[in-house]
Amino acid sequence: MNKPISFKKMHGSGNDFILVDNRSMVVPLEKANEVAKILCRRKFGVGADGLILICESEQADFKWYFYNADGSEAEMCGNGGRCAARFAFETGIAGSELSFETLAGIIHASINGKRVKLELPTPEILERELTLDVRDQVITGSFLNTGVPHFVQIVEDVQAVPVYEIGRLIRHHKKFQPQGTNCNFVEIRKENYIVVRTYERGVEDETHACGTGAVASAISCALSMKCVPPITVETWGGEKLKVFFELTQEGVKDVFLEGEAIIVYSGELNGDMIV
Ligand SMILES: N[C@H](CCC[C@H](N)C(=O)O)C(=O)O
Repeated sequence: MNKPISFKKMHGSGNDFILVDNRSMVVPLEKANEVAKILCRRKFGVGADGLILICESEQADFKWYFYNADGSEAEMCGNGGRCAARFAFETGIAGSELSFETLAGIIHASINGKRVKLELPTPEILERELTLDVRDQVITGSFLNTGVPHFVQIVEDVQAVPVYEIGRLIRHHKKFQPQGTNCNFVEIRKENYIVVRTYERGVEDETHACGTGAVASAISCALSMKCVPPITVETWGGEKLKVFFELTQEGVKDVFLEGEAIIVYSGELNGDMIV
């Protein structure tokens, strides 16, 4: 019998994750993709949108490895990053002002109780007016990278969007291959308040929230001159995120995502589940 593995189940606005202090490599990195699929599977595993492994770092307080529920590794995750920061603080791995290594670069975060303010890498605005043929309709939106790729469409009524059906088609659209994209549908309520629904690559479904998607959506609304930062993002799970950034002639800078990162429970996993 393999020894049990301690983990914490956390969420950021309903985007939920399994976090493991992996500094002793209790989950071998070469097995992590498979372990993520097993642990994130609803009903059969713990169930989550992603797995986060916290490891030693030479350059920052810790290094993280982030895996989507389908086992794919992603460069960045805004909600997961907020959870990882709070996890590291609560387990004594880092102080309330911390940094961690990701495939998207070194990320800084500030902890204030349950709230975490996370600095995101400088976004890339890849296409501001992109038109896609999706089944029997023409969809226009913007395409950005906020650590991971995001397509953003501004709509009149976000409640009415068949997010799974349309999001899946856009995620797999030939325009975005081979890496694919996350897909966000945004309704602008006020110049500093939007509602966002996201179909997430690697979860292959709508999630209750997507941090990098909230940032991409907020920036897209500001680029369309319909919003001004800071922007409150109402997520599908009902919680609110705050997005801070500055639009300049050269692009976007000083990007932060703030919200609660909740520890739901600490658990112990049967080590035999990851053989
Ligand atoms: N599924 C995303 C990564 C997680 C993004 C999301 N959970 C967030 O909070 O930013 C991708 O593969 O691009």
